[in-house]
Amino acid sequence: MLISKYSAPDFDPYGDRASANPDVPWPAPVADGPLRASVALPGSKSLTNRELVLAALADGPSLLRSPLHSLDSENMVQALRALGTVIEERPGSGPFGADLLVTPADELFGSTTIDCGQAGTVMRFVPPVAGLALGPTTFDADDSARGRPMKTMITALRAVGVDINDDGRGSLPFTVHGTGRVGGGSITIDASASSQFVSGLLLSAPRFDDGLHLVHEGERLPSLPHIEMTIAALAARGVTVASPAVGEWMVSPGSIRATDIAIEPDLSNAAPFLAAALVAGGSVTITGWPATTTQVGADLADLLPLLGATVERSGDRLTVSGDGAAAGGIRGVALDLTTGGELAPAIVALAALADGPSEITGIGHIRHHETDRLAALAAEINGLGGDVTELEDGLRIVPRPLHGGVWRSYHDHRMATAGAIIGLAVPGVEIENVATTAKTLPQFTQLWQAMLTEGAP
Ligand SMILES: O=C(O)C1=C[C@@H](OP(=O)(O)O)[C@@H](O)[C@H](O)C1
Ligand SMILES: C=C(OP(=O)(O)O)C(=O)O
Repeated sequence: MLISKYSAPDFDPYGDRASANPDVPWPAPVADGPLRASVALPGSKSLTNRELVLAALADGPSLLRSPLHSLDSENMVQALRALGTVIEERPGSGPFGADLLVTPADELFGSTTIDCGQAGTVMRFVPPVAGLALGPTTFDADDSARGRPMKTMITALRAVGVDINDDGRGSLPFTVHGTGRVGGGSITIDASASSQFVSGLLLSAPRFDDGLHLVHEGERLPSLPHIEMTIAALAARGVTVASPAVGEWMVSPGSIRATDIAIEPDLSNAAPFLAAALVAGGSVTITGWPATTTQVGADLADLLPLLGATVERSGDRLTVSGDGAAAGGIRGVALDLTTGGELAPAIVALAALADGPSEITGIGHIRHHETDRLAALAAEINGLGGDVTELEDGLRIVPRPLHGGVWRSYHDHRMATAGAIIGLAVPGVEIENVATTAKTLPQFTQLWQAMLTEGAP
C-alpha cells in the first residue's frame, strides 16, 4: 500500500481495522442526534497533483506545504520520481503528514513504467511530461481504471509531435516514446469526456517548444473550474497563459517558476461531512476554508442551501446547519452540475433522503469517473428500496423509505462516502470496501466517526 509516513506516530490511514479489509463491509454509523462537529481535512487532491507536476517541470526546487497524502498523490509522486524528479519529505506544516520538497530532474528520463492506480490526474497529467522525457514510458492503471477514456490524450500528444504506441482502443496501457522535447503548436481536441485532458496538456505546455494553442470542440466541456484551477496554478508560477474564449487556451513557451506553496484543504472531500449536517441535523464546520479558491468544492456554500441548509462563514470556518432528514429538512432540487460533477455523489445521496423529487443533470461525463457513477448511484440507492432513474446526462431521484443492506462502492471513493451519508439516516447500511476512500482521504472512517462523537451528549 502506497501510503507514506504521517506525522502522528500512531496514525492509521484506514481509521479502523474493519475498514482496512475490503472483504469486511463497514457498518455505516447512524447519527443518533443532531451533530455539532468541527472537521479539519487534508489537502486537495487536485491542487496537490497539479503542484507536483508543475514543481517537477519548474526552474528550481519547490516546497509543497500540507499536501495531500493519499493513493492518488502517492501515485503522482511515484510517477514523477520514476521520470527522475527528486521528491523528499520535510517536517509537516499541518496535521496530515509531511511537506514535500520537489527538485526537478536536470533531464527527465523515461525507460520506466508508471502505475496510475485509479488517478485520473496521473493518467491525464503525466503522459505529456513523459513526452518531455528521454526514453519510453509505459502507463498502466488498476484493472478498475484501465477503461477510463484516454483517446483524447493519445491523439492530442500525437498532434503535438509525441510518438505513442497503443492498442487502438483509446485506453491504458500505452507507451509514450519521449525524445526529451515536444513541439507543441495549435491543436483541437474533444474534451467532452474529461476536463483533465485540457489540464494535462496545459500543465506541460510551457515546456513545449512552441507552447500550446488548444481548442476544444465537442458536445460539452465538463468541470470548467478544474481547468480554471490549472490556469491559475500556471499563472501563479509566472507562465503566460490565457483563455481568449470558452474552450480555447493559449500557453506561451517559457520557464515555470519554482515556488513555496501551501495546499488548501480538499473542499470536494468536505461534501460528505457538510452533507451530514443536513441528514442528521445540527451543524458541521470545516476549518481552514480558504477565503478565495479555485476549488469547485467552494460551490457547496451555494449548492447546499438549495437543499435546505443554512451556511455561515466566520473567518476560515464554514459551517453548514440543517434540520435533519427525519424532520423533512432536505429539499428536492433541480440542479445542473456540469461544472462540479465531482460533487454529484454527495448531492445525489442527499436527494435520496429529501422531501421531494430531484433531478441532477449535466453529469453524463461522470459515467467515466472511477466507475459509471450514474449507474452505480442508481443501483445502490435502488438496492436499498429507492427510486432512482438514469437519464442520459444525470439522475432523477424520487425519495422512498430506504432500508439497510450492502452498499457496493465499485472501487470508487465517492461511492463509499455517498453510502455513508445515506447510512447516517438508514440503519443497517454496510459499505463494501470502504478502504477505497484512501484514493483521496485515507482518514475517512476516522474523521467520520469523530464527527459523529464530537459534541454528542
Ligand atoms: O483536474 C482535476 O483535478 C479533476 C477534474 C475533474 O475531472 P473530470 O473533468 O473528468 O470530471 C474532477 O471530476 C476530478 O475529480 C478532478
Ligand atoms: C473523478 C474523480 O477522480 P479522478 O481525479 O481520478 O478523475 C473524483 O475524485 O471524483
